Amino acid sequence: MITLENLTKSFQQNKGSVRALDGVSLEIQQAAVCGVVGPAGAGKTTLLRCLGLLDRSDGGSIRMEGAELSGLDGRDLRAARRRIGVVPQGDSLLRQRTVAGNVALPLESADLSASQRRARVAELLDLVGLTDKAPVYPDQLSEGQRRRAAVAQALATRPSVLLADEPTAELDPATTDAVLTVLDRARSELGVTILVATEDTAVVRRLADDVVVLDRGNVVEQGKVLDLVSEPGSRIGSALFPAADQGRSATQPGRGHDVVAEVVLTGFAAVGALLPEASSRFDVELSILGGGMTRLGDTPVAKFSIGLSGERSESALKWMIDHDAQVHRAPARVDGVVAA
Ligand SMILES: Nc1ncnc2c1ncn2[C@@H]1O[C@H](COP(=O)(O)OP(=O)(O)OP(=O)(O)O)[C@@H](O)[C@H]1O
Repeated sequence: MITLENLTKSFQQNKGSVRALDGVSLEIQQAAVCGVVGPAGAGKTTLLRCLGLLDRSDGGSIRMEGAELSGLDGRDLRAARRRIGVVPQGDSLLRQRTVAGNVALPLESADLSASQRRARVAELLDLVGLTDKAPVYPDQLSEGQRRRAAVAQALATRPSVLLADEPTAELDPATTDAVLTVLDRARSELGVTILVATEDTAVVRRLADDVVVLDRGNVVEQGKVLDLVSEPGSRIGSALFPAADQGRSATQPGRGHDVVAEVVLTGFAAVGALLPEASSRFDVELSILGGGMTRLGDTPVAKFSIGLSGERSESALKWMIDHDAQVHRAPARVDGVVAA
């Protein structure tokens, strides 16, 4: 587990001091993927650089499996850095080295024989699907292949944590998918804990168990992605469901509906069957007023605004809640007007 407590970091700029991290506290479980999201300048890169022990924080604590890492120096710092792989933003491979040579780079100071080193590089190239590119130079690779090679390099020392800074920035969807597949494999096959800084909600949707939203150096939201999607007012929850948001006006009670609510359904069975079953079981008319479906990792999730009409509408809603639907009622209606 990684625990950050009250991490602070400021930079001096011409216009004065900028607080890039303003007391960031987080907990990330072993082998989880945590998306670090937020607008440009929010502090994502600074957070990853401090956690990767590439920059020193001004204050606060970084603990990994109980051991304090902030404030380390010399040999201890170098040893701690080997436990944390970093995929920096943009191009990080050396042009004059082959792909295999780049992946082997972090192993040069490791206590490994030449054959152990070759075996490690081969294993990592296999993991990222670049075995046939071992003798090739970075300029001969596509952008997506270069990013995957950078992931292999970051995993060379068998770190328990991998930090990836905007690994899919400016990639097309198919290439993004290939890079995310590699990160997912690193988590599932190597048990690596991953923090991925991104402005791309597709990365969170596809990969993240947890998410942290940063804004001007502050954590403004954090939690499990599956919990945040059903939390009213969650910024990341809304960002993951653009379709549901477009239907938001439809969550206001409309004429002819006895009950209007926003319902979040998780899992194949719920998404496929819960609404029609509630409707038939309680003999209520159920209209979908807005919303949409998405996939979070392998889990289908739907967020719908629904209107229910019929005497047993309240019972139908209660039954949905009893069957693990997350339900948020629209404000009560007063003479056809939404109450404040
Ligand atoms: N080396 C530095 N020197 C001065 N200011 C810096 C430095 N690094 C970051 N900052 C400032 O710290 C703040 C946070 O920057 P950071 O790069 O961590 O944000 P970010 O969320 O990663 O944004 P981006 O997506 O643009 O990289 C910004 O105001 C930035 O200008």
